[in-house]
Amino acid sequence: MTPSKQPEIPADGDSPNVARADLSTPAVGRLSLYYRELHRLLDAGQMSTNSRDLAAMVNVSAAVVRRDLSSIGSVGRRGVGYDVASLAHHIGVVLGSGVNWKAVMIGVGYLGNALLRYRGFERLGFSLAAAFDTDPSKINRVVGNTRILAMDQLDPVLRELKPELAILAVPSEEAMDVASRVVALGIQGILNFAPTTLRVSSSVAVINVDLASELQQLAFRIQNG
Ligand SMILES: NC(=O)c1ccc[n+]([C@@H]2O[C@H](COP(=O)([O-])OP(=O)(O)OC[C@H]3O[C@@H](n4cnc5c(N)ncnc54)[C@H](O)[C@@H]3O)[C@@H](O)[C@H]2O)c1
Repeated sequence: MTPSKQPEIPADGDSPNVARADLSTPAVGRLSLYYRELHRLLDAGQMSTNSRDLAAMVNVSAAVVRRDLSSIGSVGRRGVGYDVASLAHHIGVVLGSGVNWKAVMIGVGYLGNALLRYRGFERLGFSLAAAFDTDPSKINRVVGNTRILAMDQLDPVLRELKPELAILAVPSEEAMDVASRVVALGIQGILNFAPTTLRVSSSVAVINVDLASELQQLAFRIQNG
């Protein structure tokens, strides 16, 4: 372990000393990566780390790590660094992973199937409470641990389960209708895989995932050195 140049004083307590709305989207993304790497360290039995090693794990500078962590009130101790468990816990609280989030999946084709089988969501506090599809041949099948229900069950099931999040993996031409329906049923956040722009109330958080666009950006970077 290498001491960092700045004093690193461990944060105490579970209440992140941060105005969460002030965190930029890239900073939230980096916190999520630190969180993932800290859990990897915990699994490997490592108890402490420092900003330089964390920086190398997520490919940013140590100064960025220190700035990100101090912005949530976590400061490491010179020569000691950060306690891995308490830092992971602290970031988890900031990112909302201490809360159990209920999500529903809409559309269980190739992508929905793969996501329902992924076990990594639960660890971060996300449970896939139900899945929905319009294809009658899929109804009542269980994928991962989640049963696929018909879309005409959407209203009663969402009213009962009260999930906060919806993951949309439907064809793009269906996505807007589906989004409007889930928002009307109280969904507060949408992870949208359909390659289309969703127009929903600004009070609903929408994150678009577009791997094709990421590939395009990757190609651009390679092409432009
Ligand atoms: N973001 C990404 O990186 C990425 C990658 C792959 C696919 N996609 C997109 O994700 C979506 C799903 O892709 P896929 O390959 O799984 O497609 P797919 O055709 O295999 O699956 C779509 C599923 O949605 C269901 N469906 C259709 N209309 C519906 C509706 N109104 N309500 C509920 N279910 C409905 C279908 O029955 C089907 O099971 C597409 O929009 C695709 O373009 C995005």
